[in-house]
Amino acid sequence: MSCNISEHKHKFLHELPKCEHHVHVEGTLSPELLFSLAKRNNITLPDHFPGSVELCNERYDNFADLQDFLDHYYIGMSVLINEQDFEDLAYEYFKKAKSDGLHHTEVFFDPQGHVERGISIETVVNGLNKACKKAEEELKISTKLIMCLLRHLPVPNCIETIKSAHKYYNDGTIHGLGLDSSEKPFPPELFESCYKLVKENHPNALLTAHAGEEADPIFITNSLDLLNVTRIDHGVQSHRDDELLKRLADNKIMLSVCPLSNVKLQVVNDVKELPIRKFLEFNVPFSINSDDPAYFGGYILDNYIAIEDRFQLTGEEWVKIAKNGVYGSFIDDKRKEEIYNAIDEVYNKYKDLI
Ligand code: HPA
Ligand SMILES: [Zn+2]
Repeated sequence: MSCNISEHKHKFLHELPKCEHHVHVEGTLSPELLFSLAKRNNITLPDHFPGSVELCNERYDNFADLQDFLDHYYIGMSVLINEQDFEDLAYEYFKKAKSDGLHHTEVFFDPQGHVERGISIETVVNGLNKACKKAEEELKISTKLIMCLLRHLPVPNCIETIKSAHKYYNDGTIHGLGLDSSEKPFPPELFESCYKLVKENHPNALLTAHAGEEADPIFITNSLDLLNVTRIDHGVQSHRDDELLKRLADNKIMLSVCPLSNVKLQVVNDVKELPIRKFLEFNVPFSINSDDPAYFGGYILDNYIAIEDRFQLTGEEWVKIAKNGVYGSFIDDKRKEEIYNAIDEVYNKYKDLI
């Protein structure tokens, strides 16, 4: 806990009901689980990969940028082989996030990162879905799976991936489409046909895309115009374009912001450089998320605390952020109402103390 935050404010932030919209399940693979799965599955990691938990943690403090992280991340996920591995991975994340005050989460996964290594999409989705069901029953959190396309792979490969996932959109196992991996060399316009294919076949699917993490605000505008997304992942570069900020606010396009990720991948030098005040001033809805918590030094609560530590938000501002996260979630009105009420309850408990 940061020394700048009072004990009551810390407790308030801990208990504040949270919705997470930007977490890659492969990015929840802790070094401990990584090495234990490597052993269980007889996987030999390449020589240049850090050989111990300690060396991994050292490496995670020194990512030069997004690409440097991704080069490591794709090797890390190579230890995931069986359905049980995917279930264990996701369930560990659900338990940890629940203990941080999470009520709802929308989880990204990268099927191509596994299919490329000979693991079937069935293995991946069945394992993740088992963890989702168990989390809903045992932890009482709501969950949605969002399949991401790897933008560094050829479009025909992305189209094949979508076709192989049709059945999971149809039976309600997969709820949305996202776009991740190396941003700058692979602009959103390359993926128009992919988003069109999902929209035509699954009109109710949530469409989102990473945009404006490292690249210019035009990547955000083009994601909205050409991919028809209704949410933007990261989107922090939008602060450079006031017209875009107005558009995001007017259309209630939520940004899924990931503060500790932005520091670890050197998008900013410090959380205090993030345009949080500008987003609040322009009424741009945003949620606060962990991205790849096992790699970036913090789960959802750590990200909330990092923002509080740098910006000292009021209780009302926190309630607004939490409620915007509920509003922007891919859940029905009844579930939204439950979480809104839970937020009010926590606020009423702490409002005279924070
Ligand atoms: O922050 C990210 N950006 C792009 N791709 C990713 N894949 C995992 N995390 C990220
Ligand atoms: Zn991400």
